Amino acid sequence: MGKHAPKSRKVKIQNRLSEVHEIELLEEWIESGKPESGSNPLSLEPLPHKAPVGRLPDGSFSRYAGCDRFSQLPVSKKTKDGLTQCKYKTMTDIQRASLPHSLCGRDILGAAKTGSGKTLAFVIPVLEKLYKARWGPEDGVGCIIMSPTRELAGQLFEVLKSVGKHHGFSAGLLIGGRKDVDAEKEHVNGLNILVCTPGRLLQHMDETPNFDCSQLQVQEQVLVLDEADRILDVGFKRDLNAIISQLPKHRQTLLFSATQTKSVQDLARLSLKDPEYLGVHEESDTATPNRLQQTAMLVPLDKKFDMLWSFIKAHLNSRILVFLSSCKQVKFVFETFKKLRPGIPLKCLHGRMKQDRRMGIYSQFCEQRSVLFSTDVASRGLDFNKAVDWVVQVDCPEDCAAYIHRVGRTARYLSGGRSVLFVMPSEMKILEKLEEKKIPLRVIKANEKRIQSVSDLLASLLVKYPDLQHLAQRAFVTYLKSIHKQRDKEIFDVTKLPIDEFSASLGLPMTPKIRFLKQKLKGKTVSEALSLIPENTSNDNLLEFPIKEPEFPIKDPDAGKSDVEEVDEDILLAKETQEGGENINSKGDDMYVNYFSDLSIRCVELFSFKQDGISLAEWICWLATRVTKKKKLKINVHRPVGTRVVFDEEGNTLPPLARLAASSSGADSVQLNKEKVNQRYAELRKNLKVADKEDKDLDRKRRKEKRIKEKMKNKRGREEEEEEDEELSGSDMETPRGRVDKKTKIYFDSDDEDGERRGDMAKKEGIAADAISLAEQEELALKLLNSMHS
Ligand SMILES: Nc1ncnc2c1ncn2[C@@H]1O[C@H](COP(=O)(O)OP(=O)(O)OP(=O)(O)O)[C@@H](O)[C@H]1O
Repeated sequence: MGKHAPKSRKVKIQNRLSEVHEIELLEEWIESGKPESGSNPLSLEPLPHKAPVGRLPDGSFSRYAGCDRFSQLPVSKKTKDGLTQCKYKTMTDIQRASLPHSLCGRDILGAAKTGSGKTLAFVIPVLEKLYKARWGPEDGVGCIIMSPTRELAGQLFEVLKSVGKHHGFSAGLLIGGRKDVDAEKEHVNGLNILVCTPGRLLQHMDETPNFDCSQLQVQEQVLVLDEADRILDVGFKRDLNAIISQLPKHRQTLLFSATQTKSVQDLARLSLKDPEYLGVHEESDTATPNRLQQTAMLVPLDKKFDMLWSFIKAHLNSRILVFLSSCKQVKFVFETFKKLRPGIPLKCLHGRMKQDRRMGIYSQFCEQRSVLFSTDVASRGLDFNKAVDWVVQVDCPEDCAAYIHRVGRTARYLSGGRSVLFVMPSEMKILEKLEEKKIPLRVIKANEKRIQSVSDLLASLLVKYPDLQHLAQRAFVTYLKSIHKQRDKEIFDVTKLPIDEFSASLGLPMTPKIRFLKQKLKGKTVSEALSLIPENTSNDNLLEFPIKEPEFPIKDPDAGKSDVEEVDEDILLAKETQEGGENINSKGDDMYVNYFSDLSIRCVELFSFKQDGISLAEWICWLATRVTKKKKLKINVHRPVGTRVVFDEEGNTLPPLARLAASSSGADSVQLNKEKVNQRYAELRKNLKVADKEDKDLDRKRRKEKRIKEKMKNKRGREEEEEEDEELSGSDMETPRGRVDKKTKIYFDSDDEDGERRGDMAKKEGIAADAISLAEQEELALKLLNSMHS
């Protein structure tokens, strides 16, 4: 870590001897004053500042458990020099409580409020452990420090570099999003301390030749998880399990977070040995820093941007960190507000930005007053130079832990800070939950007179910049999706949101379609589905779903009957309806057709209501197919265009040649001129062929266009959904690896493709019925021509 000038051999030997001597002394000192297992050194009186430190004249050692200065700890001169140069003198509570235990080599579960100095509480024991083990470059990896986000890993790395600058260890920052992974692979084996995100570490474990962390076992070195509860969370489960399986069980493990896990299962996964649980602020009245003033304001969804805009305009001399729920929300607010020029620099930070830019924005925000719009990527661990004045939570955090971490970006160490949470009427439950967690919130009312509306300005921006309109649509959908995906349904209920008003507040002229909500409606009963629709929502606001050919088998009462039978059935139904008969089907048709057009036309493929023993979906599908069948019946495939249908005495249709036959068999019939007939039919055949070719070409073109359109639509839908999922899931944190690749798809664009495959494709695209009926028609037309000819 530190850079040293070349030294003579003699100096080197002298240094080594004094190091060996210092290490022996430190080990004796540590051993002599070990705090009792399970005790909290915070309860001990601090040593007087002027009391002698280290080996005392009587051969004993000074007490280090309970001391409150770094200089009183049994740590190396190199570490002490680093701390002094960084101006760290007095320990914070978590440092006082944990360092005496961790320096003895014990496993630690440390929990303390945000901004209370947890980083030094693990950086110091890491440096000391390697120093006492006389770890050198040839020894490989001696310590792994893991963080859930790249920015936080970068920040930890900086602290490690500055405090450890007098040590000779090599340390490396291994985080995703950096292009130089190959260069990293060449050097990673020579590193002693790895500061990393789980994904990148696992990548090296999988891909880098000879990358081996098994040395950790030889001398029981250190594994650190910062923001441990987040790393142990489901999002990182797979990566972490894979990493742990490659690490030896014998090691020192240090876990720190402001919201610590106590789950026995989690701790078992990490094989902790009798860990010291040090929750230093557990007895405190509040779970958040005392110097933090926290407020909450009731803001309806459609007024959020007005409120945010007004807030920014009222605090132009502050450094404001604004949390929104998705990357698209962040982008939208950033891009539009930037164009509206509020009078303060604006910045944005989210997981889909390039890593270099992310780092750049982070440091710029540390330097100057500005507004930073961010997703939860900035919610944990980041220490913005202790100078964030306001944390504004525009979108509700997913739980109390997320709230604590977000507001913890201000009021760090000894500084003060303020926060405001926008709460929607449907989210009021969060206030109760926060109160239960000892979070003191004052609910305040905004001064209506000072609220400036921004929706009209947004609407005109959207007209001027079409790209922004698309962004607004995406922001709209991803926001609703984020609410829909939240686990705590007591707080988050997408159906209670004023969707149209929200869309208008983004400046959108029309409410976009929300595909993902289909899932929510699936399998609901009529009343359940209706209860999902907000009371103040008009029919036009209901979610629109296109009517498709049903994909599941339909219980059609007519199944298996031929076309002729269908005609009969159809006529029967029509007759009975006309006569006002008591036919259940016809009544049912009326009832459901009304229902269909009134309310649920959009849901034909979604609902599976059980009504009168048959599901409504089945009914609706059955109706839909009947309509299609009726349409098909209008085309009598046996009859050439322009001929009349002739019925016999019993009302049955006669084949086209029957009339000729009948007339020719009559006694006083006129003998037909065979040549003329042949000529006539040749002409007809020719015309038919031309018409047939034109039809085929037209049909082929139409099918091709339909296929392309469908493909584009599907592709766009998939991309958008993937994008939304990425934005919402762990992508803001380090992207968990092992995600399934997009499936390779085979498209058959050419009309010359093999028929079977084309048939398959056509079926998938819902045009099977058309394709088959056309083939049938062609075949029948040819048969007819042939029979006429003969
Ligand atoms: N003993 C100390 N003396 C002075 N400043 C300190 C001390 N310990 C930590 N700090 C400063 O306090 C700030 C917060 O420290 P740190 O980032 O370690 O907090 P944290 O508890 O890890 O916060 P979070 O829970 O948000 O990750 C940093 O700016 C750090 O430099």
